Order: sequence, then C-alpha cells, then structure tokens
Amino acid sequence: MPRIRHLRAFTVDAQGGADYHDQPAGHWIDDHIATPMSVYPEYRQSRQSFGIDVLGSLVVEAEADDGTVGFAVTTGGEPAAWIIENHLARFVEGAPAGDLERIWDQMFRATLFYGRKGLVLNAISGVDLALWDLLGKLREEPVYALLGGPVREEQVFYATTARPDLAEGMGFIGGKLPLRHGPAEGEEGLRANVEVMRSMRERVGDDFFLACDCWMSMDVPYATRLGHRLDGLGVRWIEEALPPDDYWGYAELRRSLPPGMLTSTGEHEAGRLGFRLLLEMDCADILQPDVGWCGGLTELVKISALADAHGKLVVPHGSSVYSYHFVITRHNSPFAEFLMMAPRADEVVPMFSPLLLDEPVPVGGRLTLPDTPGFGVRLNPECELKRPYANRRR
Ligand SMILES: C[C@H](O)[C@H](O)[C@@H](O)[C@@H](O)C(=O)O
Ligand SMILES: [Mg+2]
Repeated sequence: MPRIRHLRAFTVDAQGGADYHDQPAGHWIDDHIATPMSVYPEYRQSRQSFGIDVLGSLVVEAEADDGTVGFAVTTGGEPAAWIIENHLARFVEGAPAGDLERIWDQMFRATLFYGRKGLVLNAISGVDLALWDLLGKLREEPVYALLGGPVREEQVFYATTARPDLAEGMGFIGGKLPLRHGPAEGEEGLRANVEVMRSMRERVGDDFFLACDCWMSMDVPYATRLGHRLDGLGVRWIEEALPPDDYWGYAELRRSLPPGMLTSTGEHEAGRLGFRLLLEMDCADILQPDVGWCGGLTELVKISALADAHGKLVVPHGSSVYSYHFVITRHNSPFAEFLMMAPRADEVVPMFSPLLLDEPVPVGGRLTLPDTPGFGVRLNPECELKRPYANRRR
C-alpha cells in the first residue's frame, strides 16, 4: 500500500460549491428562513447577513507516493485549511494510505484541546473523505464497495426545497420546507408557519410526505405548539427545532409532540459521543449527521452502528456523493436527502455545483451510483483553487 506523500488544503474562489449557502441574492435558501438569529429583526431576511456562508468551501487533496490523488470537498474555507496544513497534515503525510482509523484517531485526539466539534471536525471530515477517495482509487473500487457494498439497487430521495409541490412532480418521496418564522415573530409568525404547511399539503398528494426544517430557531414551548398545530397535515418530522446542545429540550419536545409526529436533528452534531447522547437521551427519531461535518465516513460508520443498535434511522444531512456512497450500504438509511440548489427550486442541479464534475443527481427522485473508483467525481478545473497555507508555519 503506497504512503501518503502530500496533503493539501485549498479554498475556492467561486460562489456555491460545498458551502452551498453561499448563493447569489434571491436564492430560496437565503429568503427569510428562521434561525437562532431571528430574534434580531435586522438579521431575519437573509442568513448571509449574519454570516451563514462566512467559511466558504474547502477542498482537501491527498496524494500518494505513486502519484494517485484523492480529494474531497466540504465547508471550512481558510480556517479549516490552516488547521489541516499546520496541524493535521503531520498525522497524514508519510502514513500508509490505508491507515484511515489510525490517522482519524490521531487527528481527533490531537485536536481535542481546541476541537471536539464544529470547524475542527469539518477539517477532520474533509481529510477523512479525501483519504476514502484515495483508498477507493488505489483499490479501484467505489467507496460504497469499501463500506461493504449496496443493500439496495437504487437510492430514493426526499427533497429539501422551497417548493415541495414541484419536488413531488420530480419523483421525490417527500419534501422538507424550511420554516420562515421563529418565536420572536409571535403568534403571527406561528400562524404563517402553519399556513405554509397547510397550503403545501393541499398542493401535494397524501402519499408524499412533508417535513419542516427549523434550523435551530425555536424553543420547546414554541416547537410544541407548532407540532400540535401541524397535527393532521401529514408532517412526518419536525427538524432541528432547537440549538444542537439542548439535548434536554429535544427529549422534552419529542415527548410532547402529537403521536406519530417525529423529531430529527444532528446536522450540527459531531462525533460518536455527541450522537450517543442524542440516542441515550431519546432526543430524536431520525439522526442527520452531515458526513462533511460530523467527522467524515470513518466516524459516520460508528455513529450509524450506534443508531442502528437503538433502532433509529440515519438520514445524513445533504452532502452529495459523500452521503450517497454511505446510505446505499445501510438498511437504517432507507432514503437520502437531496438539497434543491436551483434558485427557484424548480429544477434538479448538482448540490455542490459548480465545484464538481460527474456529480450525480437523482432522476425521478432516485439514483443508481456508478462503480467509478472513489467517490466518482472530479474537481471542476474552471473553479480557481487557492492554497493559502502552502508554506506551513508548524
Ligand atoms: C434548508 C435548511 O434551512 C438548511 O439550509 C439546510 O442546510 C439544512 O438544514 C437541511 O436540512 O438541508
Ligand atoms: Mg436541516
């Protein structure tokens, strides 16, 4: 097995890409969506106004001594690039390309004093995914084959979108709508949240599930009232109603919702111990780790096994090929998320566009992955990469 000769971290000088919240004005994903910052009226209209896209895309390359290059993309930008070049690289360069477990463990242990979750886990995830891509290319196998192979022929998707009614016509099995109002907008905002879901239910068929995404914007009393007002509208789950660390609140909310209305969370959680806490405190019915943020595939495998042992679903937060190669191999990941990244959510475009070439998209709401080695994607040469920390300080 070749050794890893170089690890490189780049930022991308282009909108969109892996930091998919970085979109031009007018895009549905930045149009008055409720967030923890909604308590400040000046930050309600646009999530970019408070910096949701402040980090930018991160590209990680791992080159083996035989010249093979694996890469991956995630959210992290310059700060993640600094962590990778000045701290994580020492555990990767010189190591055998197959030593994913030891490399991951050293990266995680070495950053515990300042990492644990958040940006550092994004950086570790980016390195880990690049190493899985490299290993697949060296072994000439798709990553899903390295994970034990598919448990189904094709993957079905629900769509996260401002237009679930359009997503139904595209063959998706359900639609998740981001809610626009939080507690600070009072009863009027709550009524508007309920009304948008009621209106959407009237526009889609009974077999098409709806969910609502609250992006950490609420509190337990408000989310409980919301859940009971949505009862009867066929809302499958209420997503990420509370801040990620409010394990107690999630457990209380889950007990308080109407029978059959599920809760989900996890896209801003990281590491298997964080997900163990969500499981053992009965916080959610569906866990949604983002494989580009939770620690990468090496950690997602552990998170998923824990969840499976608790009888819980793992439906990773939209992360393009990096989650598709995983979910196709796990029974407790029966469907996947697809984020509709067209500005008016009226057509299917690759999630990380324009950063990747050969990025697969669902057709008719379903997808069969090719057997291309690694994750089966290439970097778009038209996207200008910058390597801000090539001259390492440490
Ligand atoms: C659409 C949601 O508001 C977020 O932008 C999205 O990133 C995430 O929460 C999701 O579940 O897709
Ligand atoms: Mg979400």
